[in-house]
Amino acid sequence: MSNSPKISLTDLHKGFGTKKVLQGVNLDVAAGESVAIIGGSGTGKSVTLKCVLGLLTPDSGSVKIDGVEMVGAGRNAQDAMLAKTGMLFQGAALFDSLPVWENVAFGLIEGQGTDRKKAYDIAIARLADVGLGAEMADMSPASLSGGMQKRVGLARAIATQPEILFFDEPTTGIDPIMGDVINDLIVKCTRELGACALTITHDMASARKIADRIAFLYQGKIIWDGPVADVENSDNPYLQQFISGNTEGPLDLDLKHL
Ligand SMILES: Nc1ncnc2c1ncn2[C@@H]1O[C@H](COP(=O)(O)OP(=O)(O)OP(=O)(O)O)[C@@H](O)[C@H]1O
Repeated sequence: MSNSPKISLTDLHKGFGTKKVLQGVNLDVAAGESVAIIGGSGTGKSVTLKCVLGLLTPDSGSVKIDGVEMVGAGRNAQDAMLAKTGMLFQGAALFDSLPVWENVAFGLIEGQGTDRKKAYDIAIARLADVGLGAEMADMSPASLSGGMQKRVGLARAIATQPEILFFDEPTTGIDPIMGDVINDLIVKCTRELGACALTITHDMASARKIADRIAFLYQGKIIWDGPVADVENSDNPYLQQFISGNTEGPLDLDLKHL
């Protein structure tokens, strides 16, 4: 079991009505590895992540976490899986009704039954990890900038010291400089935890910085998968067009045929 990938997706299919979105996704993420799934809008990155998290049920295929099958698994197996994961949501998804520290400590208090005083101290330490001072602790998330909210979301994601981290479009909605700060913090926090990370993004700069490996999702399949350093020299014309942002190329041709 210990040699199993932390995350293993095998021949994952998911459609909605007649629309086939995932058409045989295969991807393994090893312990300590950081993988980014990249792809254009509507290619199924979010659907893939939702299948991994159990928020959507695949039509067929397998999702294994630490070698344990999650598709069709009961509540206990799902809860055990979620207990070892942390997630940074696209819009940070903080509770405005709770102060910053309680957002960070939410999984500790509600999920692990940590007492509030201890959870507060941990929250302050995690806020420090993402460059935020204790003076933020009692503020309302609604009063923070988008970049600050992302930092709080990251502090929450790492609060329970998870083995697996999920990052959903971590740089969406913030300016490029703040995006880079978030990328650096993600790398630092993931390394410090020794966690494995799965990121979905269409931001190549973010993917390059965060990930060891890139998986390119196109027409329902991972059509290229390799180390970040190999992306530039890949001979895959779809990937090349995606990373260069050219409007002309095979991706464009496919669009014209829709
Ligand atoms: N619950 C749903 N019901 C019907 N169709 C859905 C549902 N969820 C996703 N889809 C469709 O699946 C396709 C893939 O969506 P998805 O959100 O995974 O794309 P994405 O790659 O994450 O794109 P983006 O970068 O724009 O967020 C889209 O065509 C979307 O409309």
